[in-house]
This record gives sequence, structure tokens and C-alpha cells, in this order.
Amino acid sequence: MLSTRSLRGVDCRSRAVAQPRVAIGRGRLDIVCASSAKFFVGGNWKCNGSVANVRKLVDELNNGSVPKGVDIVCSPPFIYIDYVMQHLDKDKYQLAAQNCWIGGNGAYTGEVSAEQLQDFGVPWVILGHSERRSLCGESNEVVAKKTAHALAAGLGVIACVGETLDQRNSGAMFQVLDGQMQALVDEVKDWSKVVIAYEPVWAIGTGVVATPEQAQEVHAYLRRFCQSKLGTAVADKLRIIYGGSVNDANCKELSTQEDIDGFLVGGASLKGSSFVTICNAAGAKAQV
Ligand SMILES: O=C(CO)COP(=O)(O)O
Repeated sequence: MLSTRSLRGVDCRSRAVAQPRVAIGRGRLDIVCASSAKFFVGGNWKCNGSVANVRKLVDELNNGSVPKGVDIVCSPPFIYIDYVMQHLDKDKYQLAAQNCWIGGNGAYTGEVSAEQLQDFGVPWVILGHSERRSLCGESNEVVAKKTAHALAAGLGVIACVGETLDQRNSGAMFQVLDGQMQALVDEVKDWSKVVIAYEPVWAIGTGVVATPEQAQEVHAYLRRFCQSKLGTAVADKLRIIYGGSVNDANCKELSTQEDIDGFLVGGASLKGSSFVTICNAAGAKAQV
């Protein structure tokens, strides 16, 4: 099936935009792309949960009706991964870790390697979340090297990027995103198992969600960045998902945006019914 991605006005910022395969009128440049990329919804449980409420959440998720044709990934804290793997309905949900070590196994106390995740059957890992960047000092280069290592170990990577409010307000947003993305471009050879999560730091856990227009502007920018660096084929297939105060009330409108290919959900992923609703909103777009 073919779908259309639009680059409104082909902004700007003097970025080279790869030649579209089809261009049609009204001042909009429409790029026809193969829509083999499934919508993607991740639930990042962060450092939340207890044995009792992880059990409850797993039950709620298993009882929920979620659309086929959407990749849905749950990311519990490491300590609950085994339980979740044993009990979560594998026909509906996949698993992700929230981090992994930058290299292979060895004397790295407290770390979990990508090889161990792969060995244990965890197919995805979230890397470069802003909480790890700010609280654990992970630089763009560290995140990129972790990403390359995890991909080489066979995992899929949800790589997070995003600006702080100060960076946005001071006009440094695109420069910050460029730095985060360029580090990935420098390290990653095969993008087929990468999902980019745009998570503006000011929207994470604040209840202040980006407007659909704000999110779309950045998603389109990130796609153009990838077009110019990696080519149209890679950029069109790359899933760029949005995270930051996504909930069951705002997900539908966000999902209608052209370049929003899914969500990375924090707080609302801890409530089974909300997460299931978000997965279904995404499913509505996936079936368009
Ligand atoms: O950080 C996030 C997902 O990784 C978003 O968190 P919230 O949905 O709680 O804002």
C-alpha cells in the first residue's frame, strides 16, 4: 500500500531535500512513500511498579482489545521483565528494556548488556531517554554508541531525542536536535530497526503536551534531516514517534499528523485502559 507524506512548504532552513517521487500542487510537496512502516506505540513504565501493580497492569493489558497492524511495546523496569515476559500476551505486545550497557558482557557492575537482552528474548531497547541524558550524563555520543552496539546485538532501538524548554525558547532547538541526530547518523549503519522518539523534555511528565502542529513541525524536520543524510528510502520508512504527556484524550489528534508514526507513552502507559485507548487511536491512523 502506498501512503503520502507531506513536507509542507519544504521548509527552509536550507536543508537539502531529497527528490520526491511524486509532486502535486497547491504549494504542498507530497512525497509518495512505501508505507511498510507500522504504527508504533511504546509504553515506558520508567522506574514504576511493584509486584502487585505490575500483575494488575499485565492483566488489564491482556484484557484490552488492541489493533493488529500496530507494533505495541511495553517497557517495564528490568526487575519485572521476566514476569512480564511470562504473562503478557505475546500476540498483542512486545517487550523493551529501558536501557542497556554500551558494550558487551564483562566487569560492568549494575549494567545489563544488549547481548543479555537478546539472549533473554527482549527484542527492543529504549536508549537516550532524556531522563538518562540528564540524570545519568549520557551524551549524544554515548547514546549513539549504545544504539550501534544494541543494533549489532540484534535488538531494535527506540532512540530518544528532544529539546529542553530553554533550548526551544532560545532558538537552539534545531541545533540540539541536529546534534542528537548527527551522532546517531555517524554510528548507525542499518536504520531498519531504529525508531526515533521525539520527546520534548518540557512535555515529559508535565501534562503540557506539544500541540499537533508543534509535534508535526519537528517530526517533519527530523524526517528531512534523515532524508538529507540517509536518503529518501530510509527516511520514508523510519518511524518517528512522539512522547510527552500523551494520553487517551490527546492521542487521536496527534496521530492524525502526517509525520507522527506512533507514541512513546510514560504516565498513561501505567493505566491499562488508557494505554489500550492510545493503541486504538494509533490503530485508526494505521488503517487509513
Ligand atoms: O518520557 C516519556 C516516555 O518515554 C513520556 O512521559 P509522559 O507520557 O509521562 O509525559
